[in-house]
Amino acid sequence: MKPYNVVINFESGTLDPGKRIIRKVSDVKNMFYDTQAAEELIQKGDPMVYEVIYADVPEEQGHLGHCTTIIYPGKIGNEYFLTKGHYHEKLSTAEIYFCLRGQGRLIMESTDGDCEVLEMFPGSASYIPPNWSHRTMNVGKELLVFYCIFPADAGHDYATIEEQGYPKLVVEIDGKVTVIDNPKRKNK
Ligand SMILES: O=P(O)(O)OC[C@H]1O[C@](O)(CO)[C@@H](O)[C@@H]1O
Repeated sequence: MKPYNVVINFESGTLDPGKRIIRKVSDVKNMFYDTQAAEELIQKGDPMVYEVIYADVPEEQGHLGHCTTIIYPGKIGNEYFLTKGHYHEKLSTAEIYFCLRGQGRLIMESTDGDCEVLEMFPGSASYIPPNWSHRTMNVGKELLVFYCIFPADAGHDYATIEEQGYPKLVVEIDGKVTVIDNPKRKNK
């Protein structure tokens, strides 16, 4: 493999050349507290929630995977648009999120049950240690764009998050970004 460049547009979040995956409300509806409101939005056209654009890197040990993620502004009920959330299949692998545009929150939970929420803003570089799952929300009125770097063989464990959810939700109350306990959270 020869060295190569990809080009990232900080405003749009495009990464070129790259492979794009899109997530609509129907792809993440069960991640939201108010699944009925999610269903109604699906009936109204199933809008895009976020996109991920991956650079072409072999998913092999020693390589670094990298991508941009673009989360659209929006809410379902009073909960901000979010990503599915996952642990790395290879739990002993870390990740860095570098925010290029917008306002976000990064919720993480460790395999020990600790939960942290970090703010994301242009220039914030969030370090996600090994054994911490991660989900991101757009809490602003514009695109949230961030660049991610991770071991290319880390893998994605979505099932654990689909099963147990997160202990906290990030919602809008009286126009303010607010972190609340998740009433639906199953005790671990
Ligand atoms: O994979 P999810 O939970 O849908 O979240 C998307 C983001 O997370 C990543 O998997 C990296 O952690 C990227 O692919 C993307 O930034």
